Amino acid sequence: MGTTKHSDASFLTILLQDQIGGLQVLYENQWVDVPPVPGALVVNIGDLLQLVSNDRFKSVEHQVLANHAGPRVSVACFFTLNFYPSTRLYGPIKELLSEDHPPLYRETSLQNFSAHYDGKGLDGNSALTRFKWQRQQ
Ligand SMILES: O=C(O)CCC(=O)C(=O)O
Ligand SMILES: [Fe+2]
Repeated sequence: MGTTKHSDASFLTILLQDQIGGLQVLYENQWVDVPPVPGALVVNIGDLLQLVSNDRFKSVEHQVLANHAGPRVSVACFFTLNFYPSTRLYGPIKELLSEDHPPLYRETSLQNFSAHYDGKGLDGNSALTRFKWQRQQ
């Protein structure tokens, strides 16, 4: 199964790919293959880590090409908490903010973030845009 271009809603995602491959990450505007390495895990930064780190960590855009080399199995483990009912708000970590580093995102509950992410679908646009402060230059 392939996927269109997206970044994950999680804080981190850990992936175990089989030997078929097909995962690509967008790096400097180029799609780069992530070759399967036996026994290796792929760790991807997700949108929520980008939000709480105020862009110090950037979520990685990736896609999976469905080729015809056979059935492909991958195991994805998404590190997030949105399945636990909580009204806790997540925003840029205060210690990372200063006059030179103002908050780039509004606070959001994880439920609200994932509802927006899921509602939007994998349309190629970042779910983070909705939570960005609009600043006047
Ligand atoms: O199948 C993969 O290797 C990645 C799948 C993926 O990007 C996802 O489930 O978010
Ligand atoms: Fe993904």
